[in-house]
Amino acid sequence: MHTNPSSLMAQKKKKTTTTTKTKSLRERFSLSKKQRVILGLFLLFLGLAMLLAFVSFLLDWKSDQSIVGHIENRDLEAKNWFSKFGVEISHFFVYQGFGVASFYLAVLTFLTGFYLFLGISLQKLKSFWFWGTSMMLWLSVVFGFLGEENPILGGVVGYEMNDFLQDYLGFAGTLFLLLFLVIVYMIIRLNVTPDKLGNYIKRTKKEIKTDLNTVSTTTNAESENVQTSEKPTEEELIAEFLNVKEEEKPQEEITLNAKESTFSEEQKIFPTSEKIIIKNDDDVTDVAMEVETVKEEEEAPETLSEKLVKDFGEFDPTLELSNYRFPTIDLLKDYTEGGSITIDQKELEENKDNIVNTLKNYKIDIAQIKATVGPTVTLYEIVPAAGIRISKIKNLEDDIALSLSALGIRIIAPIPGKGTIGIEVPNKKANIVSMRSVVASSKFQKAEMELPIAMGKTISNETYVIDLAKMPHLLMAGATGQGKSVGLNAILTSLLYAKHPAEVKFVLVDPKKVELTLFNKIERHYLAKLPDAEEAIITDNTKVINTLNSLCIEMDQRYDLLKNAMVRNIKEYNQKFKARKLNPEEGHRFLPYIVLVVDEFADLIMTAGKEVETPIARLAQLARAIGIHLIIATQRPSVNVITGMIKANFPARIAFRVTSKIDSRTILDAGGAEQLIGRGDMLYTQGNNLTRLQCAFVDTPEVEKITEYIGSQKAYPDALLLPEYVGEESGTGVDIDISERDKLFKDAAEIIVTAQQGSASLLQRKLKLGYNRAGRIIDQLEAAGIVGPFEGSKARQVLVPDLIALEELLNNE
Ligand SMILES: Nc1ncnc2c1ncn2[C@@H]1O[C@H](COP(=O)(O)OP(=O)(O)OP(=O)(O)O)[C@@H](O)[C@H]1O
Repeated sequence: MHTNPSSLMAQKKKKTTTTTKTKSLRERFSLSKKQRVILGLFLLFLGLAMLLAFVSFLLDWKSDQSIVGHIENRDLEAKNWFSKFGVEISHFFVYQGFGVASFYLAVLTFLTGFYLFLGISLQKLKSFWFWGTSMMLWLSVVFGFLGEENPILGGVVGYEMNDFLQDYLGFAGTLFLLLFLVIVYMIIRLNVTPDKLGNYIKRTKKEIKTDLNTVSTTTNAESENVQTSEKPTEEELIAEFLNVKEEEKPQEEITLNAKESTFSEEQKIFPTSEKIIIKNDDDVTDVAMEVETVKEEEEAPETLSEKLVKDFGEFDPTLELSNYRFPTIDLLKDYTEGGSITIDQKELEENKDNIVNTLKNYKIDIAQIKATVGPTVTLYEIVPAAGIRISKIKNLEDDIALSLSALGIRIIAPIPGKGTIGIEVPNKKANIVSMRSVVASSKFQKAEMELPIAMGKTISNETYVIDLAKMPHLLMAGATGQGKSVGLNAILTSLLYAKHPAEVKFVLVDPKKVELTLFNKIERHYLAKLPDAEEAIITDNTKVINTLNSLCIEMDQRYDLLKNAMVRNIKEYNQKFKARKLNPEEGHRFLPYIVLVVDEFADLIMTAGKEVETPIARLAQLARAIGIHLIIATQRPSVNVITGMIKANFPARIAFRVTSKIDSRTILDAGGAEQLIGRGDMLYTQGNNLTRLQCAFVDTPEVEKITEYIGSQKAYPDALLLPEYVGEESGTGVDIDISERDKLFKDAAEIIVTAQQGSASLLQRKLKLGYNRAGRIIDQLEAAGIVGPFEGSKARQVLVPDLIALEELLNNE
């Protein structure tokens, strides 16, 4: 059955308002325990006095009749045991009231006093009073009917009512009515029904029969038989007795009738501890059902996290270094003398004329031309006359460059979303975009980004801010001397200006050893390292593998934390942690972003080979959600360095000037980077559009100043320690388990056997392995009996003559 929830609610509401009303009334008229006892005692004695006074009145009512109405006359003496009071009250109730039936009234008063005195629930009294007064009325009418000549039996009420009934119903009618009422009473109060009566008669018949049978049996068996016949009867009698007892027993339970359901005061206070028994009066079988009301669970007024936040405020990750001061803007140098970009009007005119004339030579008319002056490049937007094919202009790129006698001309045909053709011409005098100008720009200052980076300025001189957290990894390439290192410094500087040491950590890999050394000063503020590493900045390529694998462990741990916190990314996780919804005792901690910067990635691939590719690929694929971001820079953007796997996971790419169109394609999937002019001129893509930017310039002294400023402040006791990674060099000597063999073991064995030369460097070259791993494989080969023992400077002896023998050997293992 469906119930409308709103109506249910309304009912509930109504119910609660009425209960509160009655409750308040009850509270107002409720008695204290002492008052109850005193009142109870009073009623007890009153009831008893009434009872005795009534008895006495029945005996002497005639002689006391003269006293009635003369209560003020103290000389008159009453025979009643309770004197004038007894006479008056008896006269009122017995004579003028209900006759002999008034005894009920005395009993009810006595009972009420008794209940009050003992503190028993008054609930049951209601039905006593109801049935008692009904019975009293009926009895007085019966007595009025039977003893018309004796007025004391029925009282005035009984006499008058009998008179009234007889006038209208006659003698028989009154008799029938009185009989009917007595039957109704028996059905309701005593549960006497026709089938019960039938059963009783049957049972009695049976009993009589058995009695008769018993009499007719032999005298020898008499005593036994009597016992056996008596036994069931006895049981039946007990059952009957119990049955009757149950009916008569004043019920302590609350009877729930269909019409009303009321609770006593005590029950109101503890409604849930009470068992309510529903008793259906009409039911023959008299089955009682217990309904146990369940206490509604209390809602906690506030959650623990809310309480913690209320008491301690939100978790503040920056608290440990609460006095940390961000580097100031004046640490950066202002390169723009004169303030803004100087526009050389003459140069602009010249370039315009050159473009128009060159195109004219190829019979291309221009309808309109517009120039936008950027820091290093000026963009000339042309609208060609109708009917000119765009590809024609695109093919004239070199010719236009020649006539403008300038390097780095890039033609964008058409400019996406603009419907014009763009010709980018480098300015004769390039303006430096200072880091200061981009960091001070409101775009950067007001950027609501997780990891904002002020990359530089666009061709229309607007500051270009990107969010590393959204990229999520960045690939950077460019020929030597074109501005890569400056670009990396610009990225790191931006983050230093935007993020507190608690919020971001760097893992720096710098094989050139000189580019990022300055950041050593902020090791205990911003850097992360392996627990056993002496220096945070990794300059040894062989150690990179451990760091990368350690980052993979960190990544897996972070994913577990995110899973346990039921959030999808680091931002939500940290928000939840700050709101104190995650318990630090369960391993939860504030997670800073980790930015891994690898300078000279090509060098790393060359020396460490495939071993770094796997963790890099894992991190690139998975680390975005847990706040580990990769920035990889390389000089040589060849396909074996920037593999398909890496490209697929690095949608954000920056290309500085490269030497060939092929390199440009490798990085950007498009040409254009070969036409850049260098010195921080770059192309940026995050998927589709290419944006030409002038990278912000930050010089080494500036970085030094910033790192010194930060480094001189109070720091954490140590750099952020990454999880420990047990590297492969922990392998031991000759006794190596087969299951612990390197994945490339079989490939290595084949190479060694084919070449018949047992050297680790051969494996390094052929399998692109690091020295350690190759050495370990050689150890494993020795353990397998494929190569001989170490022989100093000489290569090891190969013990297996050919591939077939190798196959056999490996199969027999
Ligand atoms: N954004 C820029 N604005 C102005 N000049 C720049 C900018 N970037 C680089 N330069 C100039 O180019 C020079 C070389 O830059 P950088 O050292 O960054 O090159 P690189 O690509 O890192 O070279 P390498 O790969 O050999 O280290 C700088 O010393 C500086 O003079």
